Amino acid sequence: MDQASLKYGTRTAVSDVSLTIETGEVLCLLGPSGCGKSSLVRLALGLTPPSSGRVFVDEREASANGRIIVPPEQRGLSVVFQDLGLWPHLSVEAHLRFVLASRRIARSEREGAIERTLAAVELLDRRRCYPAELSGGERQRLAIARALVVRPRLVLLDEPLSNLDLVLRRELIELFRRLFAELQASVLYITHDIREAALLGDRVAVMEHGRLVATGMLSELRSLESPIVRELLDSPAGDVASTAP
Ligand SMILES: Nc1ncnc2c1ncn2[C@@H]1O[C@H](COP(=O)(O)OP(=O)(O)OP(=O)(O)O)[C@@H](O)[C@H]1O
Repeated sequence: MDQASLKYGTRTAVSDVSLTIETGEVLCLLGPSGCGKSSLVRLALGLTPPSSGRVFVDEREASANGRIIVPPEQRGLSVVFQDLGLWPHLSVEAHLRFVLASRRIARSEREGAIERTLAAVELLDRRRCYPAELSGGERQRLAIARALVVRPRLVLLDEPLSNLDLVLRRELIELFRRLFAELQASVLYITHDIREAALLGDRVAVMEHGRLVATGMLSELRSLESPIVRELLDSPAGDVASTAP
């Protein structure tokens, strides 16, 4: 993303952001509510074009200056939104089958991909269940399975744990750590929780009022004087952090 900005009318949600996610890295985007994190996700996905600036996918210009060049379905990206967006009328395995078919993955490869992905998120024995029959953690695992089954180049997770209780968050953070380590893909993980960023991110980018104010390893950010970075770093260390090895 190169000098990308996004305005809603006169309100600037993303302001002049330049950011690159390296292959295989987990980049955590951290910032307070309303700072523009979800808007940045919309830009990356191609749901909305930047008002100015450019967005690249695999070094190819994907949108620029108010124009979408590569539509969302051709970007090779997957997303998990906070509200998951599961389909109530589809079983667990049907969720995966549906996205594989819509991405035109060969029929011969589909069942193997479903099997492998459900095994990775420990949902094999729930494959015939519908979302209403799943626990909160299982629903979350289905959402991540649906995102991963198509082997995306980049997975975007927009505050995936923010509605969950502490025990479930701990469990899922462990699962995410394992999945991210096995993934060939890059990950953009959006959160307003520094503890999640510390546990999951190879690198952290901090956003405030639509701007990127710092990018680097968490240890590097600790030496910065930026008030918002200080505020995030000084937020009370919660129990989630105690799951760190
Ligand atoms: N469709 C919209 N129309 C007008 N303003 C919007 C729209 N979507 C977001 N905004 C505004 O843009 C700014 C950034 O919003 P955004 O949702 O990207 O922030 P966020 O960091 O993801 O917030 P949160 O953590 O609360 O989800 C906010 O001031 C918000 O009110």
